Amino acid sequence: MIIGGGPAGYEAALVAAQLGAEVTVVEREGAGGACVLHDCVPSKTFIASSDVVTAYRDTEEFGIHGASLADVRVDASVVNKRVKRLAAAQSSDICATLTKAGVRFVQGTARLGQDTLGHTHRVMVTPGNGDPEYPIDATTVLIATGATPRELADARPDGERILDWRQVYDLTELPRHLIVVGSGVTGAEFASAYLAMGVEVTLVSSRDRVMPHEDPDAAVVIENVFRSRGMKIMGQARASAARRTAHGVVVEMQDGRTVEGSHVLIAVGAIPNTSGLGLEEYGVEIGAGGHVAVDRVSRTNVPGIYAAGDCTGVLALASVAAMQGRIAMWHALGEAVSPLKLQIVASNVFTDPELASVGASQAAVDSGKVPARTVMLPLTGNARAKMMGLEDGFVKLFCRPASGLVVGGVVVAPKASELILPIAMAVENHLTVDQLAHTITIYPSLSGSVAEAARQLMQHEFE
Ligand SMILES: Cc1cc2nc3c(=O)[nH]c(=O)nc-3n(C[C@H](O)[C@H](O)[C@H](O)COP(=O)(O)OP(=O)(O)OC[C@H]3O[C@@H](n4cnc5c(N)ncnc54)[C@H](O)[C@@H]3O)c2cc1C
Ligand SMILES: NC(=O)c1ccc[n+]([C@@H]2O[C@H](COP(=O)([O-])OP(=O)(O)OC[C@H]3O[C@@H](n4cnc5c(N)ncnc54)[C@H](O)[C@@H]3O)[C@@H](O)[C@H]2O)c1
Repeated sequence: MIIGGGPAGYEAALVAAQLGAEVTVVEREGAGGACVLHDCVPSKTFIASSDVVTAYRDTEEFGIHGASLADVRVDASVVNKRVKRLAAAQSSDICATLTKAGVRFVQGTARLGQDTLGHTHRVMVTPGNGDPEYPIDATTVLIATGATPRELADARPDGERILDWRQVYDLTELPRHLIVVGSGVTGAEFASAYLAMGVEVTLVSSRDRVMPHEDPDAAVVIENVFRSRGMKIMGQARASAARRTAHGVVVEMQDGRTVEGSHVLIAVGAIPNTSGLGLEEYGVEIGAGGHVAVDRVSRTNVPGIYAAGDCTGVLALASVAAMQGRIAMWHALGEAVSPLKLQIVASNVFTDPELASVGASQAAVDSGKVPARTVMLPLTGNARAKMMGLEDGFVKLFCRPASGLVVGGVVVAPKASELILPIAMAVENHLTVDQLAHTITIYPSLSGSVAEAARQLMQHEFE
C-alpha cells in the first residue's frame, strides 16, 4: 500500500509489482505526484522555453542578422499551456505504466487507520469521487506524500500577484517586474528563466551569495552572470512581508528595505506533507521539521511502515525519492538491497548556465573532512567553448591525494546536467584521474575539459 504517487511512490510501486506483490497506490492528485504536476517537470518545461530565448543571445556576434534578442517576444499564455499539457501527458503516461504493471491506482486521500496490532496495517482511503472512506489492510505501507511550498505568514500567495512556484503557470502574461524571494535552487532557477525571457527580475537573497548550499565558485559564476544580464540581487535580505499595491506588489525586508514589482514569487523552501496522516497516533517517529524519520533502507521505527521522498527530508530530489522508494520495496519484499548512498548523488541546477555537481563538496575538502586535491579549469580555455562563445563556466575535479581516485566534481556550463555523467561514473566506479585522463574524448567538446582536468591532476601526482 503506497500513499502518494510521486517518484517515490510510483517507482516503489513498479518494483513491488515486478516482485509479484499486490500493490495499491493512493494519490490525491494525479500519477507522478507534485513532481510531475507542479514542481520538477513543469519548471523544467518552462525553462526549456527560456532556453529557446537564450539561443537568440549574441546572434550578431555569430554573424546572424534578423533574429536578435530584442526581436523575440514570449507568449506566456502559450508557454504555460505547453507546460501544463506536457505535465498532464506525463502524468497519464505514468498512470498507464502503473496500470500495465498491474498496480491498482486510486485517486483519493489516504491516512493510517487504527493500529490493530496485527501483522497488517490498516490504511483508510477516501476516494476522490466522493465515495465513502474504506479500509485497506496491507502488510507493507510506504508513506511517500511529498512536500508543499512553505508560506511566509505575511506574504500569503493569492495566485495573482503573490505567487508560489505552483501558481506561476496560471499567468497569462509575463510579469513586468518579478521579485523572487529566496535564492535557493528553486528561486535561482525561476529568476534565471524569467530573466532570460526578458522580465525585470529582483532576487531577494537571505545570504551573502545565491544558492548557499551549492559549490561557492559555481554560485559566484552564476551570480555574476545574473548581474551582468541585469538581474538585481539584494543580498543579506530576508523578506518579512509582501503586500499588494494598486498595480503590483511591495516586498518588505526585515531590515526595513522595500522593493516594488509587478509580481512576487515566494520560493523559501517546502514543508513535508506529514500532518493528517495519523502518523503520530500510529507511533511513527516524526523528526525535526516534521519529516518522517527513516534509516538508509527507508524503514521508519514501526515495522512494515516505510517512508520515501520529500516527506523524509533526506535529499529533496526526484532521483533520490525514486531510489528511496525502490529500496523500501526491495527491503520489504526480501530482495538483496544496498542502503542509500548520498555521497554519490549527482544534482543539477537548471539556471543558465547550469550547475551540476556530484560527490565530495568544496566545503568538505576545505574543512579537511575529505582529503583531496583539486583542479578547476575555466571553460574559456576549451576550444569548443570558444566556438560557442561561452565565457562563463568551469570544470572542477576532486581526487584523493595519493591514489588519485576521483571523489567528486562540479561543472558550470550549458547542459552541465549532461556533462556531469563521466564524473559521476568515475566516482561511482572508483576510477582514478589516470583512468579518466586516458579516455579519448571528442575533439572539440566541452567534455574534453573533464579529461583535461583529470590530466592535470595526474601530472600533480608525480610532483
Ligand atoms: C520547483 C521545483 C523544481 C524541482 N526540480 C527538480 C529537478 O529538476 N530534479 C530533481 O531531481 N528534483 C527536482 N525537484 C525536487 C522533486 O520535485 C522532489 O524531490 C520530488 O517531487 C519528490 O518526490 P516525492 O515522491 O517524494 O513527492 P511528490 O512528487 O511531492 O509526490 C507526493 C504526492 O503525494 C500526494 N499526497 C500527499 N498526501 C497524500 C495523502 N494523504 N493521500 C494521497 N496522496 C497524498 C501529494 O499530493 C503528491 O502528489 C524540484 C522541486 C521543486 C519544488
Ligand atoms: N534542479 C533541481 O534538482 C531542483 C530544483 C528546485 C528544487 N530542488 C530541490 O528542492 C529543495 C528545496 O529547494 P528550494 O530552493 O525550494 O528551498 P531551499 O530551502 O533550498 O531554499 C530556500 C531559500 O530561501 C531562503 N529564505 C527563507 N526565508 C526567506 C525569507 N524570508 N526571505 C528571503 N529568503 C528566505 C533560505 O535561506 C534558502 O536559501 C532543494 O534542496 C532541491 O533538493 C531541486
